[in-house]
Amino acid sequence: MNIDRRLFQLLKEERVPFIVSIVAGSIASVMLIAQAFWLSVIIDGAFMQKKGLGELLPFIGFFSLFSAFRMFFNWASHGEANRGTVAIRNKLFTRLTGTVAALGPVYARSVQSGRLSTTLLKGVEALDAYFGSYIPQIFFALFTPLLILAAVFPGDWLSGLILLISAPLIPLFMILIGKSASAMTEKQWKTMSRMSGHFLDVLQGLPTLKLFAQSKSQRDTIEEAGETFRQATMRVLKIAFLSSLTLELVGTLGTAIIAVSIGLRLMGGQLAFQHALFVLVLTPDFFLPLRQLGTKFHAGMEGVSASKEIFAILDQAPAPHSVREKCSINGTAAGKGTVTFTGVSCTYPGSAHPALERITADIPTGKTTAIIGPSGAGKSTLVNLLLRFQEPGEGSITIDGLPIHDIPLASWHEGIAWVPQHPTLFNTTLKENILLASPYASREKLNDALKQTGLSEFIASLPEGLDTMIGEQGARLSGGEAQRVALARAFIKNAPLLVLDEPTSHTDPELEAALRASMAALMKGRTTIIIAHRLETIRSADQIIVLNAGKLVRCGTHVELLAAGGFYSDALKLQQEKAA
Ligand SMILES: Nc1ncnc2c1ncn2[C@@H]1O[C@H](COP(=O)(O)OP(=O)(O)OP(=O)(O)O)[C@@H](O)[C@H]1O
Repeated sequence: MNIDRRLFQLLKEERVPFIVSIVAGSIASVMLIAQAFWLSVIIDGAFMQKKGLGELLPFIGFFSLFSAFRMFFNWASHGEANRGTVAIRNKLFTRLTGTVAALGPVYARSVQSGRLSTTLLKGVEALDAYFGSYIPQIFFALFTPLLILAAVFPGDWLSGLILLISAPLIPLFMILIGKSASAMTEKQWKTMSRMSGHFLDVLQGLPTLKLFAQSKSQRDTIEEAGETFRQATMRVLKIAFLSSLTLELVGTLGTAIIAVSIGLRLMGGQLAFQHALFVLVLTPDFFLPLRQLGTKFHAGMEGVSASKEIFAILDQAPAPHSVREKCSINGTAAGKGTVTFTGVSCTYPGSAHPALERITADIPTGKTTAIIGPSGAGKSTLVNLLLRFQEPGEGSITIDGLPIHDIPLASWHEGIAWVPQHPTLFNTTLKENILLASPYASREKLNDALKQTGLSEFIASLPEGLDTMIGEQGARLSGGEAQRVALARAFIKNAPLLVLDEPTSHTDPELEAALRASMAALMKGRTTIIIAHRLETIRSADQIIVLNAGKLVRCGTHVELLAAGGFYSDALKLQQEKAA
């Protein structure tokens, strides 16, 4: 009955609150029978046996007591189910974000961010109804009717028989209707996550789309996606309403048949009034949990559909590396030894060609290595491998002979400061953005970083200084200011290995010179790997790695490469001509 194996595994991990919820709900069902019994006794006493209030008072007391107990156990049952659901939700969210983090930025960039965030947030939330309502209801839909049957049968076997015959009709209809509902809910979920992914893409690319006069066509595409989603939702709702109608019908018909049969037997004197009333009061409650199962089934279905995307992400989690204890204690860290690439190849998932092929090179300690090559040569891929955002398909990367993958990822990253071309900035204050890597850095360290990157004057000109909110992706900063923030982060981190992607986008010579001066100060005394674009940077590097179409073409100093001729000297000549 639609219990996904892996969802059930999650349930098992958090079983205690759910067991408590089911036990409390079952006690509430027993209280329901006691409540019905005392209600029938009170009404029978008052109207058939004409008892006075004094005589009825103890029965009213029992009735009130069981009503209060029932309310309490129902409340406890819901509370515990919610507690279990929140625990599962937190666990799943942590696992998902952990997996996405382990898969790294290369994975995050390869999927639609809107779709990913829908799965991370809405998908996990959609499981609430599955765990909090649907799963406990499966148990109540079995237990409560059986309990009522056991209470009804001894005094009125005919009503018991009618209930017994009509009850299986509800699950039967549910299974029949549920089969098509499950396919439709899945389609509805997929349409929604595709739509949110597309919507976010359009929002992020709005300036580009406007510039290319494509905003109208994108609006049409969104409208189309919205219409598909509306239709899918309407189909799911239609099925849900049809299912509710059928279940109501079976419940109402069952209750009506029992009422008629009881009425006839009451008139014939074959049934005591009190027992007849007891059965009549209980009959709607016999069908209620079954009908509720039908309703909750549809709410839970969305969670099951969402879980498929959730598990698809979790399944991609990279296998944990066997981390040798000695590595973390022998002090090996990024930048504190020579990094050696040996026969490293790397192919992106879904790509037919390797982005890097059999790369063998050394990155010496304390020196600057420039990586150059045309667009698509594999420069970023090489850096991604070093940053361990990606795994090499073949070959090995070692530091002083030790595979870097044997070093705990967090320790490896601790030794690296990374300044990408387009730094990620968060919608918080300038100060928090700069102190990202070292939130408790001293005031002197911060001031020094601001001075080294030329941010001091800029910050002094802001009314709120370091507490200025910079907007999403640093929307309130210029490209140059954003790069200075990224450099300031690296100054504060003070890591032994520096990885830089030289900015290409600045034509302002003054700004360029200032940024280069900051970079030079940052590179001093550190092992530096720089994806270099400017002649000056390339020329001053201790070693230059030339990549082309994923292959290492040459490796050496500027003078050596010039003397060797070929790609490097051709490219250099071209740049010099351009500059002239
Ligand atoms: N996530 C990805 N999925 C599939 N292929 C990719 C991915 N990222 C890069 N590639 C491919 O790998 C190859 C190397 O890309 P890479 O980004 O490393 O080049 P690059 O030298 O840094 O280029 P650029 O200077 O333009 O940034 C290219 O052919 C590119 O199309």
